[in-house]
Amino acid sequence: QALNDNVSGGRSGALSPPPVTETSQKIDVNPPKGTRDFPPEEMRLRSWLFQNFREVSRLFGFEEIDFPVLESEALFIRKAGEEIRDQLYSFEDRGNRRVALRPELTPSLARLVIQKGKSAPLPLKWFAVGQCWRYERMTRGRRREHYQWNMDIIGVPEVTAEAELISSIVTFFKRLGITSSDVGFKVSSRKVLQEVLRSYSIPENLFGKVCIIIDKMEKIPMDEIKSELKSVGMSEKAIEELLEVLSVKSLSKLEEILGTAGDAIADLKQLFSLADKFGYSEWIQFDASVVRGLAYYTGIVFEGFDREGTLRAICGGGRYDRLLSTFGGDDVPACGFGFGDAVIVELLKEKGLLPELSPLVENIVCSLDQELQGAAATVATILREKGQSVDLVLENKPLKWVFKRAARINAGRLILVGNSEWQKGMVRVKILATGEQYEVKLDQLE
Ligand SMILES: OCc1cccc(Br)n1
Repeated sequence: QALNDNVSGGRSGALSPPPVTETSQKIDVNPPKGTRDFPPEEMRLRSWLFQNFREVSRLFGFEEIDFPVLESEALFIRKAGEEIRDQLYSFEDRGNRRVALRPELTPSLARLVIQKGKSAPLPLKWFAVGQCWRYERMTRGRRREHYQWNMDIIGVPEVTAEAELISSIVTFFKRLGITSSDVGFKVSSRKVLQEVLRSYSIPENLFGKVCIIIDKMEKIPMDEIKSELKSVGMSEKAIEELLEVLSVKSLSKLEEILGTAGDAIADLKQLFSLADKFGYSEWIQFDASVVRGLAYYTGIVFEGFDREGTLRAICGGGRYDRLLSTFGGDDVPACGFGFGDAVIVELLKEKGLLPELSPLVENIVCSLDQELQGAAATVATILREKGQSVDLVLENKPLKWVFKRAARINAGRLILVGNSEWQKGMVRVKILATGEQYEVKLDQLE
């Protein structure tokens, strides 16, 4: 109960309870716009999803990390015109600091890697599951928060790192019963863009901006894309060639256009070869139009999509070799992905793959009269110390009520503490699935 410092009477230091109004104005019991509550049923699904995130991370030898949901705003201020910047949930705190609710996890990870420095020997394989925020005008009724699973490999320049990350997501999909007929990964490399821009001597510092504009293809009309590209200084010819390259869907065609000199082709060829070795070739396809909407990607980028094309991207990631150095850290190669908790649930619903998750408690314990309430507590404690879950009935309730509650919480056994049994140091056990019941000595209850 927060101490109320604007007390009636006005004497400093004297505290009196806040005046109780006659008719309290009912508060809005819904969560803030764009956010969700997780009552038990929804929480069981979320916990199941997160348990799968964590199990796959464990299978791949990743260590879990976490950081504050509140970060310095400076971590997310990039000048490439990203949507994530426009929707930053930021404010000035009481210490006049500019802070923000994180819109993604990667900058926090980069901050932590730099902070740890040599005390965290490379390579690092870290994962996190955390809530991310954006302040979006509710016109589109979209969410303002979601939970993201992130896996990142820090300190590995080779494409084996990206191949490993995609393998972890394939493993996750397979665990949930999702197949390569349901989803796929569009894979490309920002080095493709870079090589085209270089051939038109577009300055490097415009690279991020161009990527963000390209990422808006399919979301805004093509002539707007072209005018935005013109506004950052690209010629008509450069724009035409860039858009032609971005329409390429095969590596061999791309090789014809770019030649074999640059890294883009080599990286992508290596990735597809590794995909074969990992056993997920049928899950990935080259698609030059994939750039992703974050400015800091520098190499391979990928995104998971549903083949029916009804949903937004399921997940996405890529290489970001420059991010740490832009925060003043050493030049450390890095790659990672983000996997949101919302689109995947829509996909599972569509595929009929949502799990049946009912509440489960092994025992419900109740006393049959008031003076045995203490005895019931003793029985509950004995069972709990044996590692058994117990719902202890905390009030004197009729048996009909107890049976109803037992069914609702899906209890396995009903333990009845009654006078005649208790006098003999016994309790009555009823197996609720079969109806079988028996008396048992307390010290033999298990
Ligand atoms: O995927 C972008 C994003 C970031 C924060 C919150 C939400 Br909802 N969505």
